[in-house]
Amino acid sequence: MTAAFQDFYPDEFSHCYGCGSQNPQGHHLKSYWDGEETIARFTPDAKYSGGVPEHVYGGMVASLLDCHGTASAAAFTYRALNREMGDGGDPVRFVTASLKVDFLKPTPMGVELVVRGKLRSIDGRKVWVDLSLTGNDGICAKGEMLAIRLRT
Ligand SMILES: CCCCCCCC(=O)SCCNC(=O)CCNC(=O)[C@H](O)C(C)(C)COP(=O)(O)OP(=O)(O)OC[C@H]1O[C@@H](n2cnc3c(N)ncnc32)[C@H](O)[C@@H]1OP(=O)(O)O
Repeated sequence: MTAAFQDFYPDEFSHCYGCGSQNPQGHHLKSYWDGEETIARFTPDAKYSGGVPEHVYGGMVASLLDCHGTASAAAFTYRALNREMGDGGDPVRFVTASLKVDFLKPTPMGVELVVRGKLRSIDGRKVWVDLSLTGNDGICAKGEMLAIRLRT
């Protein structure tokens, strides 16, 4: 089975509530390549409801974009450097500096959500990623992220 980007995070940096393997209560989001883009799939539990039980709350939507965005920034950077994740070199790690979310329509509960990331640009330690989250009836939210590579 293909490893997810987050599977290569060192354990000491894997406590993120959204995507850290070392956080037992977390969501354990997993991100992968899909051609030139990145993809993650996630079905929120019913407790993450918004104003009505049929919709996902906005914080969850932002959280999925957040974690998929930073993982994607790392993946895009590895690829730009002609490196493989887990190659034994300095780990490439990113945090979110800025995340803008546009909520286009309610995100449906009870279906698998698909999060996509597309590289906009890389400028030194700064990586801009365009994000989208799709439910069963089109795009529910779009995101724009600026991720910053941590100094090693
Ligand atoms: C490893 C796995 C982690 C999983 C992460 C999951 C996703 C997350 O939730 S991350 C948690 C939320 N994010 C954070 O807590 C980050 C908090 N912020 C910070 O730590 C710092 O501000 C940090 C690291 C982003 C930048 O600090 P620092 O490394 O000193 O860089 P700094 O020199 O200030 O900025 C670098 C560049 O980015 C730009 N920049 C920084 N922040 C912003 C911003 N909010 N908007 C626009 N530009 C910005 C700076 O202007 C600078 O640009 P330039 O190089 O052109 O001058």
